[in-house]
Amino acid sequence: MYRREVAPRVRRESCVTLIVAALVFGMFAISDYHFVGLGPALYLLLAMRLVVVVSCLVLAFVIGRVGDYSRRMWLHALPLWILATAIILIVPLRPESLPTQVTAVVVATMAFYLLIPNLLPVVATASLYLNLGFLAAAVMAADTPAVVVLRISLLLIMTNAVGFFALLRLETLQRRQFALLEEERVQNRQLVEEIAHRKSLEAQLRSVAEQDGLTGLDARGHFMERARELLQRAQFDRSPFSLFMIDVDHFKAINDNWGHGQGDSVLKAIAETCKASLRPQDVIGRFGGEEFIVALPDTHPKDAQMVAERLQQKVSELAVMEAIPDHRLTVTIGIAGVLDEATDLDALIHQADQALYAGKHGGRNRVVVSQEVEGEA
Ligand SMILES: Nc1nc2c(ncn2[C@@H]2O[C@H](COP(=O)(O)OP(=O)(O)OP(=O)(O)O)[C@@H](O)[C@H]2O)c(=O)[nH]1
Repeated sequence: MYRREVAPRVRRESCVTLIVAALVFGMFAISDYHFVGLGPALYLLLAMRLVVVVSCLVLAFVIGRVGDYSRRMWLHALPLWILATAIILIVPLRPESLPTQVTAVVVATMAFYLLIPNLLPVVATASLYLNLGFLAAAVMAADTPAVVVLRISLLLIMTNAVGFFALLRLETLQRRQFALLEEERVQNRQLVEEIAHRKSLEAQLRSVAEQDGLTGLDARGHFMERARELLQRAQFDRSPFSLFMIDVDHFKAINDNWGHGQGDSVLKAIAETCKASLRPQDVIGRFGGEEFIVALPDTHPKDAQMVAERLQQKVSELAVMEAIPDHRLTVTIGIAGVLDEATDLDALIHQADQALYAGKHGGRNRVVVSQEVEGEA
């Protein structure tokens, strides 16, 4: 994962490093001129530098495009080996400049370690090749005394040790940092999932608390909250407000004769009828077993009576009747309306309940308007 994450950065950095290295290597042509003057040796050196610069620039371009270092490590190793070979070749071509060459090898070795990121094995092998090759060239082509070779070797060993451990430490730190970041990412992902899970649980709980499981209508508590708000707004606006209670007649008989499953279907069908025949702004709730309650804002009790009668008619025509033949499905509805600003929801429900009770006693299958509302009229 770490390799995948840093791959684009490695590609970019390797590309830039190579371009800079190629240009710096090319610039040393000035020093060639200073050491060897005009002549075949200079032309040879210039030709070699040109080949190296062009190859490095081409490789920088290729690495920048397709230099995925976890799959094409050799592509990153190749320019280092070309540069190393060129530096080694300068010794036989310019043997008198050995002290300058030593400095160049030390700088190149450090540059390999510090500027080529995340490729410790590649860099270490290329450095080893550069250093051993340089020492061999110093012995064979520059006639260097043994004690000087020993001193150069010690210097190069030290350079390699410093470069190697610096890069090792850098890589370890980067990997640790990446591991911590990854851990944090995983925790954040888990946290996001946990929050989403809790939110969905909360929504489920809210829906369970607010909705009646069988009919999908507002549960009693939620209905009371919404109806209370509507009533307060109506009283504030001095607009009419009605409420009716609907009770299924002889519902026990349906349960007893056709089973509770059938009873449930009847309740669901009545709830659907209510939803379909009332306005969106009306609030419908399931008040108890086979009892429904409806709050009708902006509705005078006389209009509520018409709405209730229409609803009563629709219930009697319900298709569910086919499943319960010989049973006449009817409802009794008690209506209450706002009388004054002091009327509260509980008082309204009590009035509607009394009207409903009167309807039941009067023979059921009827719509009864509360006496208080009738008296007021
Ligand atoms: N299937 C079903 N039955 C329910 C549910 N809640 C309440 N009941 C039943 O509804 C019946 C109501 O019976 P009663 O209160 O005697 O009323 P009724 O038979 O409708 O008679 P009246 O209201 O006087 O016309 C009871 O048998 C309850 O068990 C429910 O969710 N599903």
